[in-house]
Amino acid sequence: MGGKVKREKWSENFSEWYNELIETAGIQDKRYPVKGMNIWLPYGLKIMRNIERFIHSEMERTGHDEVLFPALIPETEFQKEAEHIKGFEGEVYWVTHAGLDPLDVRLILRPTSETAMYSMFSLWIRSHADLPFKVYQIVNTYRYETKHTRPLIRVREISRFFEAHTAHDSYEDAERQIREDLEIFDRLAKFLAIPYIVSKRPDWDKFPGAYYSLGAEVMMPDGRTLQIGTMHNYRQNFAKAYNIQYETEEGEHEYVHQTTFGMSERLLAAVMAIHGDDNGLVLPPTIAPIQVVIVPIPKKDAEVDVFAYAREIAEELRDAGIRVHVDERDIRPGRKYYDWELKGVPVRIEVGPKDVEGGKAVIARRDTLTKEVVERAEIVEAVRRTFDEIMENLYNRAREFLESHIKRVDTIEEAKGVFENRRGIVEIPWCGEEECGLKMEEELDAKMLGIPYPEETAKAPEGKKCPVCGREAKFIARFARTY
Ligand SMILES: Nc1ncnc2c1ncn2[C@@H]1O[C@H](COS(=O)(=O)NC(=O)[C@@H](N)CS)[C@@H](O)[C@H]1O
Ligand SMILES: [Zn+2]
Repeated sequence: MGGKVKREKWSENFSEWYNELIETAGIQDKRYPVKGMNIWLPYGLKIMRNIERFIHSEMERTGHDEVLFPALIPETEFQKEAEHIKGFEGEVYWVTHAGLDPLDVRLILRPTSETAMYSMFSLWIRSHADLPFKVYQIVNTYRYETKHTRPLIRVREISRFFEAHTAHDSYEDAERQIREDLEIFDRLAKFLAIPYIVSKRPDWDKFPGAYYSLGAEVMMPDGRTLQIGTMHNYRQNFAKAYNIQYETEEGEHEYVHQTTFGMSERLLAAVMAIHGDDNGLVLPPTIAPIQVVIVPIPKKDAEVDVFAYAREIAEELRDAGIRVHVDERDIRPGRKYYDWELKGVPVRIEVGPKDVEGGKAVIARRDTLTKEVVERAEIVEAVRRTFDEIMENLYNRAREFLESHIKRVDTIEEAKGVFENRRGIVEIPWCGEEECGLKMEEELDAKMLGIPYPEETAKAPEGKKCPVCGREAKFIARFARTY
């Protein structure tokens, strides 16, 4: 990387730090000749695959079947749900020709797959015995984002778009699914050592076609929030538009209730941003392509063979299921440290002649940059313990940052003060009326994330007043500058 960006200075340099790291850590190459579409490089893709592997295992665990739909959707299908169209008409890419011939029915590249899937749901779902119906896919989707694009965060080809689509026999069972999605998301967040908050979006900002939307937000180093997951309850909106009915046990016909759950490569952006430091990536051991890198430190005219010693340790770690690499390049150890710290390898083991003689090894942690000497004989347990310590430290450090960036206020002035000096999330009383919510967005030049979820936690304390209209505040509303 260029000049080292000190962690504490991230708020001014975060964007520059992030854009440089995408390239220097080997995550993506941004030089592809289509704006907002980047190339996954081997190291970045390995990390993303490790994240996806966890998502696939969660889908397995919760009875979702993986499907794979075409990327092209006929305009006739896209047109069926009015609100959904309205929400996406400015964002879809059109395919209008094939070869030299104009298409009689224009096609869109999927921005998300409701309008691709739901005519098939209508054919597949016939009886209550088919419910709950739960499918998902991880595919590329396309959105003509007009705001500032940014690698992994706001792209026009969302190349690792996770979308789960479910159908249920009742609103209550759809609500159960939303709770299951939140549990899945919580296990994934723990796997990534990332704390988050869930807010119920205001009606003016819910997903097009949804009855309500939940957003999971993380706090980025510059005090802006990033939405890394969404869950939507569609009730019967799409079922009526796509005629998705099932025969009840009493022989009646009912429209299904539906939900969706979406995430993307933003998950990797959050890991990079939240855990990274001025030396580069800091990867949680759960998703690091290389969990341990061993650096042999040979000394001139030393009898012992540090390379053989290093390889033995590597073998033992590999046999214990740990992803390990021995760096035998003929360059200075310091250069090796720099390279692997930049790539966020969580644990480095250094072995010199003295360690061979004494049956020791030095374990260096990437998150705290501290070292400890351990017995060669206990290397597997020592590495596993270090992984646990790193996961706990990364999570606690990030939770402390998130919590210190959530401020409860009573007035617009106080809220403005928060955004002026270090941003973050503001929680402010709200009467629940749209015009007051929109007024506060305008006054604060910030987005309303919504109200805390579940709703029991969203109630305003007794006697609080809406700072816009002065009426009794029903809720606490959250505002933030967002990505
Ligand atoms: N332009 C984008 N670049 C990267 N990730 C994005 C982009 N747009 C949305 N996402 C991610 O994709 C997730 C799902 O997108 S969404 O619009 O909120 N929801 C849907 O599309 C629903 N059909 C659920 S799959 C979001 O939570 C966000 O994390
Ligand atoms: Zn009000």
